[in-house]
Amino acid sequence: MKQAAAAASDARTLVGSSDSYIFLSEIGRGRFGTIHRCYSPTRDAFFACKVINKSLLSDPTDRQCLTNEPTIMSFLPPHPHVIRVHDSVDSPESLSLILDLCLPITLHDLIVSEDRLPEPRVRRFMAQLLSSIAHCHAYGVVHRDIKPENLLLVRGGRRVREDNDGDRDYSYDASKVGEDFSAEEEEFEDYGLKLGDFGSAEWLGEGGMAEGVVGTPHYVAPEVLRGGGYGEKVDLWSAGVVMYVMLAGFEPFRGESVEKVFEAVCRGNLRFPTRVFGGVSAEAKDLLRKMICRDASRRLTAEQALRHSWVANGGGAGQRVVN
Ligand SMILES: Nc1ncnc2c1ncn2[C@@H]1O[C@H](COP(=O)(O)OP(=O)(O)OP(=O)(O)O)[C@@H](O)[C@H]1O
Repeated sequence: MKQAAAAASDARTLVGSSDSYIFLSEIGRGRFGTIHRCYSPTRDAFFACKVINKSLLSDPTDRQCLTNEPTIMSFLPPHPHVIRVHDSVDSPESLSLILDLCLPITLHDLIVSEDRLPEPRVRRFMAQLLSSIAHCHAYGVVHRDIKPENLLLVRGGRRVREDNDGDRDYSYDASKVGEDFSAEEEEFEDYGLKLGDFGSAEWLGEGGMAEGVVGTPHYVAPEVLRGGGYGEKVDLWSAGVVMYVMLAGFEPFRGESVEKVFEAVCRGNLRFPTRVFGGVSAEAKDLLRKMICRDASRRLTAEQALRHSWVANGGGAGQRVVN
């Protein structure tokens, strides 16, 4: 690791509040800035540095997103499936955030490349997503923009060898997602995911309500579109839509224009075409109905969804994997 960083020693260095970081290659671009891979010599570790160019933030909503993201992310205690802000540097021109380094692909890229995902894999991703949402809600934070583009992928969790009797017997440790592997461990065969982009998030506290039409058309909950106050359950609706998209390869509520999509969302008429859902279990469809439920008071909470039999009997963190 150190040689790679030394080779780039003439590269730009960012001095943060707790460390300094050497900029390496660019790994992505958003509307307001760039993401670089960077290296901390003191910690001998790689991070992602998101540099937001303040001159590109023309309207008040964009400026609000800029302040929201670091404030809310720094407030949340670390969680294995939530992108963590390790450091930040604010200047009149830009805001730089030092984040967990993920792979430069999102769940959206994975769904596009694989068309749709097999049910056991969807179950594993949903266990991770629901546990990240439960964590945010436990601290009074509603994300408001859960969608595959905001779910970054990391190398799989690791499988820790549990016995030495020659059997391949492992336990899946979700807390180790994205870390390096030691000789006693083997890489889990799938990706892990991390929830990012807290630009639309809001701190509600206990039982508080949010307002305003925030989110992404295909994923937004009907109560957001109806106007008035809404609570943290909007994230469960969006997570249900993410689950549907992983299984089907398309969104449950569609239309030729944004207005038509909104109308379909408000009708909330959930269908399971046999062509794609014929092979999907009744339990998975039951969970989808309980998450993509128009009546927010009857919709499951993140904790209840984690305890649903489809998630709890096989896909959750701490799951035992036996080959
Ligand atoms: N922590 C990270 N680790 C690795 N790659 C990342 C990380 N954050 C972002 N990226 C990559 O950079 C791309 C751009 O991310 P960024 O958050 O700036 O923009 P965006 O959310 O895609 O767009 P916008 O900010 O315009 O809504 C992502 O699609 C991803 O490929």
